[in-house]
Amino acid sequence: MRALTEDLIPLMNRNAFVNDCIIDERANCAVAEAQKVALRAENVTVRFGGLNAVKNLDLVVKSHAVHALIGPNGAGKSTAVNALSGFIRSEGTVWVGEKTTANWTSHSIARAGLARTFQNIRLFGVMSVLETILVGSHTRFDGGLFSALFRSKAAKKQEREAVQEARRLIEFVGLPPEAAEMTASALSYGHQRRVEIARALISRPTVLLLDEPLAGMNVAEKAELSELIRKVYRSGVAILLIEHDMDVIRSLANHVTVLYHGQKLADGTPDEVLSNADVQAAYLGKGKA
Ligand SMILES: Nc1ncnc2c1ncn2[C@@H]1O[C@H](COP(=O)(O)OP(=O)(O)OP(=O)(O)O)[C@@H](O)[C@H]1O
Repeated sequence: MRALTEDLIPLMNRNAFVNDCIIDERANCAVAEAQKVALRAENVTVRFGGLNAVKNLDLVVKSHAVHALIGPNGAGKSTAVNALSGFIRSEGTVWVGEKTTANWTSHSIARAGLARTFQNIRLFGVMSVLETILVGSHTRFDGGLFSALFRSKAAKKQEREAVQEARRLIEFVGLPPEAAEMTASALSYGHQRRVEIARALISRPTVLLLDEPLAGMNVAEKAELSELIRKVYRSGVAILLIEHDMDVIRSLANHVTVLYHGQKLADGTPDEVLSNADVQAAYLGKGKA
């Protein structure tokens, strides 16, 4: 056995505070932070009549991850995301951070720190961009009936702060300031996607689920939105991303889970997963017959 030499002691000390994050050593605390789990699913199953759209799915999305969820059409990706975010009922257990959210409403899950966008953009045609983004802030506030009726000072202050934050987010997602007063549906497709992301971010999520945010975009638009996704991830929000474009996966994701017929087929780094023969056979249509 190796003797306990002086060069090993600092390493042991480091491990002690990487685990507990008790010493103010930013770099090491960042390591511990990155190991935290933002979202965990255990044994999640969704049935539509006789169809098992998702079967016994186990998934761990770490904090500070861009975690891609891939698989052929009909593999169960959107169903899985709908189950994790409480938009459809599922069996199994889901945690957002430390909170078990199984059978919670989508609103309560959003309050626990999970935000999402949809495969088909869901914006409100008649609302301005600012109003649309503010809709996402309601999960954060406990105004209640009293505030709504009498508009207490505290509620007015919250409203002012939310408007300021919405304007900051308009800038953060790369929209011009004048977009705030425009009707969301009058914006280009790419800009509508940005509004959706801003609406999700105003709830201050710890994890953001993006269901094919790049679908229907050309190469340049994809590159621009990928840059925004990277920016969101760098701001400390874990991302679970459904995406079909392998170049995007390679450039954005640091972890990939593959679904096939509702079940997990592979899980690992993009290189590990995309070179896996079973994945190539099932998803890319090459390799094993
Ligand atoms: N509401 C529903 N009722 C019945 N079956 C459904 C429903 N939603 C999805 N399905 C079925 O569940 C399976 C998984 O669909 P899902 O949309 O989750 O796949 P996906 O991997 O997201 O596909 P895509 O990449 O095409 O979006 C499919 O067979 C689909 O037809």
